[in-house]
Amino acid sequence: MQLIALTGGIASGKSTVGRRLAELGAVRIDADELARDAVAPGSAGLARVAARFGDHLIGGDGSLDRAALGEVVFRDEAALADLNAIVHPEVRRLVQELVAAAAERDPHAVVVYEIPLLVETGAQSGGSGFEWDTIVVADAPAETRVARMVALRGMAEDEARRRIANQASDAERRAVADVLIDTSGSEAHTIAQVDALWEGLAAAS
Ligand SMILES: CC(C)(COP(=O)(O)OP(=O)(O)OC[C@H]1O[C@@H](n2cnc3c(N)ncnc32)[C@H](O)[C@@H]1O)[C@@H](O)C(=O)NCCC(=O)NCCS
Ligand SMILES: Nc1ncnc2c1ncn2[C@@H]1O[C@H](COP(=O)(O)OP(=O)(O)OP(=O)(O)O)[C@@H](O)[C@H]1O
Repeated sequence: MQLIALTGGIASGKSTVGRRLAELGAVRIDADELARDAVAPGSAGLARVAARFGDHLIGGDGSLDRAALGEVVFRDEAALADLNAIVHPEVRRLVQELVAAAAERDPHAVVVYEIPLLVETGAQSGGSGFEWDTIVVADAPAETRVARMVALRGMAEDEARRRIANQASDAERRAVADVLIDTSGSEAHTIAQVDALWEGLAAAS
């Protein structure tokens, strides 16, 4: 098995890179998706979020109002730390299960773990219990990412900037990169770099 970490700042294009790698044959695991599973309706995680942040964040259908919680935590460091302490252990447990299952299904699998907070959680250097064969960083300037969040996701500009402020810097991510994908241009330019990366990975296995 080859274990690839894929990281990048918010709206850098990680998912675009991850989805292309999956099309080419990788097993893709998405930390954002696992973080949503950790607070699914009826879960112990969601009960802990409600106990810490209030029942008003749970809708009539039992699901979490993610936008409202985001508004709270990205402007309050202590609140974000509390949320991370609820969600991250469950994400770690789930990813360990999924990686083990992928390795069992196919010992030659290329597993890509898409993890926005690789640097922030110290996971770049084995803090997660994983040894990465390759760390891939999707890299686009913060201003480009703010513009994408506003234009493509309808996010308010100040909310977009708060999210970026709660993440590692571009320089910190670049410092851990084995492979840098420039995601500031066209999507076709991003995809072409991913295809070249995949050829290199296939040659290495
Ligand atoms: C605050 C929440 C509810 C907002 O939900 P929302 O649907 O608006 O955003 P989503 O989860 O899709 O995340 C989008 C992006 O925000 C950034 N982000 C999310 N959580 C964090 C965080 N704790 N710290 C810094 N950036 C974060 C990442 O770039 C992520 O890709 C949600 O992000 C959350 O539960 N975060 C805590 C868990 C976490 O750390 N998730 C990230 C991967 S483990
Ligand atoms: N060159 C490019 N590479 C990747 N995505 C691009 C590019 N140009 C524009 N985009 C757009 O930017 C957005 C990036 O979103 P994507 O979900 O891939 O990023 P992400 O890093 O996974 O975001 P998040 O951190 O919020 O999960 C998409 O809407 C994508 O279509």
